[in-house]
Amino acid sequence: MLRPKMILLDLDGTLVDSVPDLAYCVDAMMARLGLPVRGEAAVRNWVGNGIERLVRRALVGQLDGEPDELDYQRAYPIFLELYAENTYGRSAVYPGVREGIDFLKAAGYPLGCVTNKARCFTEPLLEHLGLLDDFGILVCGDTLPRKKPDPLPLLHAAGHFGAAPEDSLMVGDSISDVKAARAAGFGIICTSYGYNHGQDIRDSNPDAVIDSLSELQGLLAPAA
Ligand SMILES: O=C(O)COP(=O)(O)O
Ligand SMILES: [Mg+2]
Repeated sequence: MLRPKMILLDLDGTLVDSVPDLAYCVDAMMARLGLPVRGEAAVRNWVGNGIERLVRRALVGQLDGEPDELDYQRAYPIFLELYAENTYGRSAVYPGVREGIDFLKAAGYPLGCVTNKARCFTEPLLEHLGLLDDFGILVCGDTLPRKKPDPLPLLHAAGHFGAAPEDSLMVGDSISDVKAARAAGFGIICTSYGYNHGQDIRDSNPDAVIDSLSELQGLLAPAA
């Protein structure tokens, strides 16, 4: 049984299936620019490194590579405008999330949410889904100078709770969460159902892989 002092949860692909809104906005942006739409399956593989990267990936039509800078400068404000109006209407909390969070809170764990999504979208999304009040700290993609896979957001949250890295656990869905957790000296548990750029998250060797946050009950002892 793991016995951390505090736990951080990723947002997209861990708590919330946000791709339907993100894909809607990507395709509406592409249509407005007179460019080909990309579809939800493609967008699913492009989420996890913040909205700037998502827009760049949409423009080039693949995970890697850089679009023409002028195209990006035209596209990015359009995406921001669209996502501000379509932040949560099509998104849903994954099954087992409420149960998992309720278990963690009842077990006495301080909780934080660490996401690469910008704060202006993170807060309304969590609020709408009834999750905002569950977290003692929210570290978003634009809170600090560097985002995941850099360890800084995780270490910042650990400092907030006064927890040592070796007493800290990250729960996420992507290789960025695994890399950030390993670099920070945290434990890392991953969801099998999230977004990991089309790769099996097991290939990144997290400490455990779960199919639902409700499974945390079998892995974690009450907080120390
Ligand atoms: O890519 C994003 O915008 C957010 O992704 P994350 O919540 O999984 O960090
Ligand atoms: Mg994620």
